[in-house]
Amino acid sequence: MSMTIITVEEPKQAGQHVLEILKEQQDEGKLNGFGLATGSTMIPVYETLVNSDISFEEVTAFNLDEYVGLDDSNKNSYAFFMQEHLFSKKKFKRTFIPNGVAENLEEECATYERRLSEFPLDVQLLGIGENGHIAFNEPGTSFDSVTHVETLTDSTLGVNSAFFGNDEPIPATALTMGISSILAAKKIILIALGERKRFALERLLAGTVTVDYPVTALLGHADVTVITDIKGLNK
Ligand SMILES: N[C@@H]1[C@@H](O)[C@H](O)[C@@H](COP(=O)(O)O)O[C@@H]1O
Repeated sequence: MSMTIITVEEPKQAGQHVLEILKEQQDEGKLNGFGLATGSTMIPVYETLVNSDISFEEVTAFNLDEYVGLDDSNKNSYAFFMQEHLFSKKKFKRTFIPNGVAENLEEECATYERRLSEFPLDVQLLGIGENGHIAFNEPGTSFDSVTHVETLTDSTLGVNSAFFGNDEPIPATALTMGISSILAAKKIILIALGERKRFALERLLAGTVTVDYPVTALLGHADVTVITDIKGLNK
């Protein structure tokens, strides 16, 4: 395991570090497959990428997850989020997001996983849930999991519903890349900003691997960079 921790003074500096890493990867020809995340943490990161000269025209992107039942015209969907914050502003070669309105969700997951193996991820961007989830892999999810349908916990429903507009109820299930699909990425960049992420990040830094905190699966990965603005972390 190799984990690099970058501590930033201001949350907006996180995007600058991501940009530098991506450029380095690209110079070495190692940004063909790029895994993308959603959530409020990623908004300024994508803004930095959009305002830079980096090109994604040769990049195939995969998003981590999507709510079941929301299509790309729904403002609360991750497909809409990606269009709004990145895809409408930077051209990619291909972009994939799990289809939350697929007729057969199991089949959708299997297809997604197959596509991932066709276009292996060089870099995976990751946020973190307050309960230690990564993508939508909730506590208890097997580290061997691949793309699947996940039932969201009350904690996640509570936190994420605050971001839901239009008084729409938050779906109780989501499609998500599994933990093993995430760990297959050659390089992982985890961004944890704000005090509300302290508990989850400290579970990772504590160094004990447990399915109770899915983020601790990263302890088994060879190349993880953590970008955080949280000071005085207990390890
Ligand atoms: N499925 C996403 C996660 O991939 C993301 O890491 C998390 C954090 O979101 P935020 O950046 O808004 O804190 O939100 C959702 O649950």
